[in-house]
Amino acid sequence: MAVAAPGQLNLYASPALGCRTVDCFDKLEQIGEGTYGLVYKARDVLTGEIVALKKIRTDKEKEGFPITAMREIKILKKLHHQNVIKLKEIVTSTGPENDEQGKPGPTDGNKYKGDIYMVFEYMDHDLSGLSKRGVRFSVPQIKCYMKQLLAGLHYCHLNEVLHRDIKAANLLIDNEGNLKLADFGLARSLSNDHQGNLTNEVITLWYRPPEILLGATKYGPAIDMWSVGCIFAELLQGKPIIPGKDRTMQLDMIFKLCGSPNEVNWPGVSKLPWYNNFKPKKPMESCLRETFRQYGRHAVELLDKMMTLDPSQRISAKDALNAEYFWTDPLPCDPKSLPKYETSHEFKVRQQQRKLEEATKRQKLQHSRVPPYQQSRYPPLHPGANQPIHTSQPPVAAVASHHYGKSRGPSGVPSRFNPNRASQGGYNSGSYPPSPQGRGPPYAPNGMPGSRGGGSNYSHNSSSYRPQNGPYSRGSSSGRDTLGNNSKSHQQHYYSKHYNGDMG
Ligand SMILES: Nc1ncnc2c1ncn2[C@@H]1O[C@H](COP(=O)(O)OP(=O)(O)OP(=O)(O)O)[C@@H](O)[C@H]1O
Repeated sequence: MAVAAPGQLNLYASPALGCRTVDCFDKLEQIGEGTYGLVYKARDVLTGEIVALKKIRTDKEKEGFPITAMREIKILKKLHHQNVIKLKEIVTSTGPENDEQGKPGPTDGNKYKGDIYMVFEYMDHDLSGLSKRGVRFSVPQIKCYMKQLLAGLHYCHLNEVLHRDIKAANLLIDNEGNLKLADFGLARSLSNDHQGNLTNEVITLWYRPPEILLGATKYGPAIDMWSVGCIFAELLQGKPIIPGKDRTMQLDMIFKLCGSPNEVNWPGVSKLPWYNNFKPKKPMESCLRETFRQYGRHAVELLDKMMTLDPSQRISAKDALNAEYFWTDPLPCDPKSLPKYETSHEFKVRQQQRKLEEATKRQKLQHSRVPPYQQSRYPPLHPGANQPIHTSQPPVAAVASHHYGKSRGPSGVPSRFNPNRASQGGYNSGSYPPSPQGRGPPYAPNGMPGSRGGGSNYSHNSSSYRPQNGPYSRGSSSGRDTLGNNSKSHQQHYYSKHYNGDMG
């Protein structure tokens, strides 16, 4: 039976969309637990190909197929890029499946509702899983991953798609060193919605930009770039940098790091719905440059541009790709030179951590009366953990030998990122498309806000970003904030993904 050609859904060829059943796959193990349900590693019984199966939960849906799943499928159908996860096909379950406990699956009266699965290319890790294993990356490796993340995101933005949930767990990595953007469940295509409000309930808390935290419902690609800044800083520091517990704490931490917003550094901020509730009592200066000084001038400059409070002044993905950081030594390494790690999905790492904690508790209980010198002989909890496998390279190499992505001209000057180059995206326009929302006047009432990026920012973003004077239509959502990746408050995320009101 034919399978989808690379980059294509098998919508028209046999098997057609939804034609094959999940029986065509052997489920090997669970690798993820998301809002929709579960993600499995599986093998195509016909081809032997390893894939990821993401089960779309329909049992909790009152109105049938979840709108967010529909949106994810629709968006992924139009995105074809080496740094965006490939949706290969959709399959259904043939009969009532047993649930995870082996009990018969959900039914709706006499009407059986089957499950629907999205079939993705399989990736060995997610970035969160790798970091939780304690993997640290060298500068060339960080540059390599960041370039891929920015290339994938630039492609999305060029196609008027906002991801709206960039976080470490949604960045998938394979053992060839490729990084792909995944989980488009919160993504939004702007082409059909030129002027409308967008939901404010987006982006996992730790990666959420200040404009969203302050209640903005008109926003653009800059929201994703804030999250990219958080990822960049996380890669440098080896841990999430703004791990707030709720909206108040998140904003507080942002202001302490990036300075407090005011009408001078962010024209219009005071008109955002929740500005008065959350504005700091006393002005704060940014200490971002100081905090990250050790990573070098170019890294700090780029990070500062990504983590600019005013979204209209925040750097775009395209301009970030042209930043000095990527074009000065040490250069990004070749993805293929990246070490291969033992499979690390956030879910699996958490599962292993839970097991270890339980074992430790059991051990403590069993040996609570053993003299202390005996207890100290217990082996370490993580023997050999966090080490890459099948590689002679250490996880943190000093300087990579490859000069990936650098095509030198006759003068030896590296060619900068060129969005027209097929290898960097396959799209055919170098200029950033105007956002459907961005055709009006700029946000700042007194004209264009000052640009730190030298005119390199999203013009359409600044245009589309308008102050919100409306009521707190959704109320303060601090109680629904997710606690980042670690403790998933699925309630809130589920709400976000399944919110089906006027704003999307
Ligand atoms: N194609 C894939 N290959 C390998 N692992 C994957 C793949 N897709 C998803 N996963 C794993 O499953 C996890 C959850 O997947 P995903 O984020 O797409 O689901 P979700 O229901 O939207 O989750 P969430 O509610 O956390 O946003 C990922 O963090 C990743 O570890």
